[in-house]
Amino acid sequence: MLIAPSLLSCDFSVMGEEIERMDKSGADYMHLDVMDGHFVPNITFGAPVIKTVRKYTEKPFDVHLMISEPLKYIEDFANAGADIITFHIESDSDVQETIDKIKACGKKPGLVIKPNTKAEEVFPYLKDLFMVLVMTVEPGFGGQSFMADMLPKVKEIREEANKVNPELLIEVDGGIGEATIKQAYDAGVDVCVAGTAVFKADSATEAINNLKALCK
Ligand SMILES: O=C(CO)[C@@H](O)[C@H](O)COP(=O)(O)O
Repeated sequence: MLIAPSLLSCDFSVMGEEIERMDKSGADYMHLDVMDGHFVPNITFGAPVIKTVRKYTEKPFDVHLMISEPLKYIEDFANAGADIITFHIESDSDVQETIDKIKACGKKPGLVIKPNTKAEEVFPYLKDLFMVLVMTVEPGFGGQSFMADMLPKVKEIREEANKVNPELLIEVDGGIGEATIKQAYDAGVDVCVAGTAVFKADSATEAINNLKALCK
């Protein structure tokens, strides 16, 4: 299981140091939540901030765009240093065009589905994707409860991906902690985003190790 700490729960006044801390604590990816106050009811940061903190780690930047028109901003996020760019199927941009744009920028595309979106919606795009992110909370805020009823979607996507793109990674985001990660692992999840569970722990290293140890 790969662990991607969600910077949404970090101390933004020292975001670079927080990224360094996660790097040293054994994080696999840095998960950066971009929110526009329109697609979701919260605002975080954009490409200029990501560019500023890129130098604090060599680990992949997993940039989750919770914005209405992702296609318009793909180049900005690519130039800022994103490695994986995930965007919502529910956004206003054309899905195939956005995937193609991410690839044309030399980055790895991921498609995200909100809790009310069915797994089968991503099937037509699976062969072109690096990752599918299944939200296990309504996007917008950290610290919410894990929606275990999203896990059947992980199984459906895994089964379909095995036919067309067995390398596809499935990520879940929201409410991941010691009480929930094993369920995600058993459902076939490859990457878990964790905000509260890692950033609010006394030791991020211990928190990440404990989460990984539960996945067997
Ligand atoms: O994208 C989101 C929320 O929209 C997540 O990345 C949360 O930030 C995860 O936080 P926890 O549920 O782990 O506290």
